[in-house]
Amino acid sequence: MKIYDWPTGPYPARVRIALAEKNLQSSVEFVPVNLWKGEHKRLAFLARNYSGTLPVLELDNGICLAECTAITVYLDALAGEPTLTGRTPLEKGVIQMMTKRAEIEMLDAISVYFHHATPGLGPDVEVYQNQEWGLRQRDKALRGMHYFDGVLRKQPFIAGDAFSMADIAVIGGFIFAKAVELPIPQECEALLTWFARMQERPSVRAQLAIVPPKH
Ligand SMILES: N[C@@H](CCC(=O)N[C@@H](CS(=O)(=O)O)C(=O)NCC(=O)O)C(=O)O
Repeated sequence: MKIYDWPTGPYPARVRIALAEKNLQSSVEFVPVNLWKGEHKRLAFLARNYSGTLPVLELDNGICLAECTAITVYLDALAGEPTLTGRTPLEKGVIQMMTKRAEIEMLDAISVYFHHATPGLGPDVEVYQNQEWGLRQRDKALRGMHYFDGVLRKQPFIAGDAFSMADIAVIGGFIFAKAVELPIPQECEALLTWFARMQERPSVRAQLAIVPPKH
C-alpha cells in the first residue's frame, strides 16, 4: 500500500497515528506530496482523489481511498487490536459521531482559518480567500475546544471509555492549532490534561516528533 501525504500535516497525522496504533507502518510506502507547490491540485493527483486533499491510501490493486475517517475504518478492519472504530453498534455510532464532530467543530474549522485568514499554502495555492469567513471559523474552533473540554470532564476519552478514532481526530485538531499558533484556551484544563495523556502513547509521541520537511 502507498500513502500520499505530507509527514507533518494535521490530517495525514490522523492516518499515521492510526497506522502506528495498528502496527501497520511497515505495510505502507509514504509518498510525499508538496502542498506548497500545489502538487495536490495537479491532474495526476486529482485522478487519485477528486477532492485534491491529503492523505490518500492507494492499495496494491490501484484502488484509492481518501478521507481520514474512511482510511482509518479500512485500516482498523485490516488488523487486530486496538479497535479504533468501535466493537458494538453503539460504540461504532458514537465514535463516528464524535469523529465527525471533531472535524466540524475543531479540525476543519482550523483548516478554514488557515486557508482563509492566514497566508496558508501561499498565493499560488490559495486562489480564493475570505478573511471574515476564516476568522469566524477560528472562533468556531475555539468554541469547539470548550465543547471537547466539557466532554472530557465527564469521560476519559473523546467517544467514551476507550481510545478511538475520535481521539485521533481531536489530536489532529491540536496539531493544526499548533501549526497556526492558535492556543488552546488555558481554562480548557480537561482538554489539556487529556492531550498530555495522549502524548504518552508511542503513536502520538512519534508523530509529534517528526521534523517538518522543507517545502
Ligand atoms: N476531509 C479530508 C481533509 C483533508 C485535508 O484537508 N488535508 C490537507 C492536508 S494537511 O493540511 O492536513 O497537511 C490538505 O490536503 N490541504 C490542502 C488544501 O486544502 O489545499 C480528510 O479527512 O482527509
